[in-house]
Amino acid sequence: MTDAAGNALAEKGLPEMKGWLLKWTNYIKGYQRRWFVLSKGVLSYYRNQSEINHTCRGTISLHGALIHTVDSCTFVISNGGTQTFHIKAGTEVERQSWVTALELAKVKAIRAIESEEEEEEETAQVVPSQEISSVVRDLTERLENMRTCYDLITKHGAALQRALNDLESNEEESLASRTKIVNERATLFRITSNAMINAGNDYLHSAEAQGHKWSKMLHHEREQRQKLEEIIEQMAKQQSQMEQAAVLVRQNKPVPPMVSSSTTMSLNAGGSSSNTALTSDDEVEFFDALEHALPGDGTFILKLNKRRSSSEDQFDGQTGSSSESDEQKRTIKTIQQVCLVSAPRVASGGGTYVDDEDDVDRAAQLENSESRVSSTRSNRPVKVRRQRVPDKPNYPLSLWSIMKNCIGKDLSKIPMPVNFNEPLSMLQRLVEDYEYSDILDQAANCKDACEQLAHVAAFTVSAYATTTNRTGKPFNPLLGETYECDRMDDFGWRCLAEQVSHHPPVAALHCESTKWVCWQEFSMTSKFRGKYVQINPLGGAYVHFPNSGNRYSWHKVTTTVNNIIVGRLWVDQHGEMEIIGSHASQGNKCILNFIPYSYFSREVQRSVKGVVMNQRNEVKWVIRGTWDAQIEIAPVLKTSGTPDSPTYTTGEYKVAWERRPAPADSDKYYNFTTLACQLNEEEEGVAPTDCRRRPDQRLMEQGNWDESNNEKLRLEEKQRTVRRQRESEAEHAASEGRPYPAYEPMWFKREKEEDSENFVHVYKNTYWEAKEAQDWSGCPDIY
Ligand SMILES: CC(C)CCC[C@@H](C)[C@H]1CC[C@H]2[C@@H]3CC=C4C[C@@H](O)CC[C@]4(C)[C@H]3CC[C@]12C
Repeated sequence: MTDAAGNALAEKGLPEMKGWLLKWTNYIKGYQRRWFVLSKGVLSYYRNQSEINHTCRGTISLHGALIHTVDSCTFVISNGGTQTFHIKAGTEVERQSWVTALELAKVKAIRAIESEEEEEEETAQVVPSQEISSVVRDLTERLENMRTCYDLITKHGAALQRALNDLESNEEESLASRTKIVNERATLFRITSNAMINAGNDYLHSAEAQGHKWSKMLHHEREQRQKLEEIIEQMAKQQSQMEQAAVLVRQNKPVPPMVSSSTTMSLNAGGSSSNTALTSDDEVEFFDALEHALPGDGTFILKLNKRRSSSEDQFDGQTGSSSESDEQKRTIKTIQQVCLVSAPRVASGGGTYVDDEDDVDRAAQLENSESRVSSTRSNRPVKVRRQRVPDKPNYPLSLWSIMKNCIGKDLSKIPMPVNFNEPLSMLQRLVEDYEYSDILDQAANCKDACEQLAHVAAFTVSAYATTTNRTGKPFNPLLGETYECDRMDDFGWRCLAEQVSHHPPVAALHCESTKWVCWQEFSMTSKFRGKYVQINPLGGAYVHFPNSGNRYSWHKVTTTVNNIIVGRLWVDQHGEMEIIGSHASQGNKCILNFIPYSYFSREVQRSVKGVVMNQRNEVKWVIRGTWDAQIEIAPVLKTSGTPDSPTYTTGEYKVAWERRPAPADSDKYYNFTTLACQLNEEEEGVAPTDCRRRPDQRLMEQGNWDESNNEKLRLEEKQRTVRRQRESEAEHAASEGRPYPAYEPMWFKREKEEDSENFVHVYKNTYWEAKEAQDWSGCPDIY
């Protein structure tokens, strides 16, 4: 937040507070005493008071912060993703007064920012204030002149009146002198009247001139804006033509097979995903390497940037504002290592993979998605589900026309009609991550933890398959909205999701099967940059295998939606994903790189490459493929070469994930998979907050977009009213020093993760029992 905005917030009466508190640093240093300052809607801390003016050690903006009390003296504040402070106060009273002040600051910060946004919109069309004041001054002066004239006219008018009366009645003076007085006064009256007319004309002229000037300026500005819009559109069109031309050029010159089977990988895990893009340097190196080193037998090069262990920096990747983590970042060593991975044609037979008897036959699975249904899953009969949703109606509307006034904004702040939606809520969309849950079933059977991790990697990649041609925007869930998806009968898992926070919007999800449990927290930031929207997902995803006790966590990569202005919308996935083992699989990790789409690269597009490493940082498995089609994995059989430039010889690659073909005609219904079609199918007995009951979404699915748009506005307004109510209650309570209970989700509870200072929403394990009993007491009324 800028200083100016900060000051504006301070003026709006934000609470201020400072004092010593204990802040958790890490397991070596434990709690450390820090000087905390709450000011201008931001909580900052320093080593001591003398640092205040120069060295801030970390900050959290209260707008969108989550505040939680842990025990009588401890509380945690986080911004929902990148920053978490674990804080201990001296006494319970002290803790409460901090929590109260922070809650109050949060409410005010949200309100201040919202009203700023409104003001911004209002003032956007207004002229510079200096000009206005000079115009106003000028007009006031002229008005003042008119008033003076009026006073004089009244005065002279009265005098003339008196003189006229005297003309008739006053016999004392001669008629001649009386007439003279009348004449004199009449002249004065005429003069002042003339002056009045002149002043009036002056006023009119200058008002007219100003009005003319303003309308000319307005016209000019409008023209300018239109021109800029045209230029942007033109540029977008040219770029898309160039891109198409580039593709053609590539097709005219067929790429030699040796080159196409070779790939470069840049695993520069610098923390932020933006630096994973292939630079021209990378490409130069790539072609050099080809000439000098490649035997041309399915060999590929990995470029690894070796650095400190990833678990240490897991949570400071995007902090930016904390100088403590900046210090740490500087210590990252980036030693580059070029490794050759070669796959001999002869199968190695070195794997430890065990096939499970009740695993589904892959080939059959591909032919018919229905054959995924396995009778051994549960003793319940398999439910008959619908195979498709109604076709998407064709009501054309230009996306650019809606979005062009919102460049730079967060996607969630752009009011969009349902015309650009798909008939699913984000909660349902997240459940599609489990479309290829059979990979997890296989992973659960792996005896070797590194091999298991390679399968988990294939699973995380499979979640992106649906994004290839799905460009509809899922509905933003309302606070308290839930979604249950019970696929025990056919896929062997059931899942519950809930929108657990509104500021920032966070969804929590829990999915259980007999062999694994998955959970995730999902939130995102997004920026609309004109030609494209970039989406940065926040929150962790986890899988736990109860049999082995192995657990893995990862973060999602960046999604970009391109061609907002012109052409077909298309989605790209890019960035680095680290899958980190914990508990029984502590120390193992997998690094996956989603390589950004490039029209000027000769490589396979949408490719994903990675390696699995064991506790000793030895590369054990290699992963390759694309996120829209398939992932192959191979074990490393032999490591040779020098430590700085090792060569890994791999065994045969096996397919760990292959995408199922899209159902016929799915292009008519939002490019949904069969699973996607079934997500919003009406079902008896689900919670009253379940997305399936959301009226706007249902209307949209049925093609009644006008009614759906109306309902959407109504629901959003209803949610806003409830939120305002809560905010004013919180404020009231805070001003009286009373604690005000934070919003509590229905089916999840925020808890500290074991072995970390992170907080996650943990499933309370009460949903399915409540469903059994049809006891929905406590569910909010959100529709
Ligand atoms: C209409 C335009 C302007 C915007 C449309 C944006 C849509 C296509 C974007 C917005 C948020 C995106 C989602 C963000 C996060 C995830 C989780 C991941 O595990 C699978 C992909 C998935 C589910 C993305 C799919 C594409 C997505 C739904």
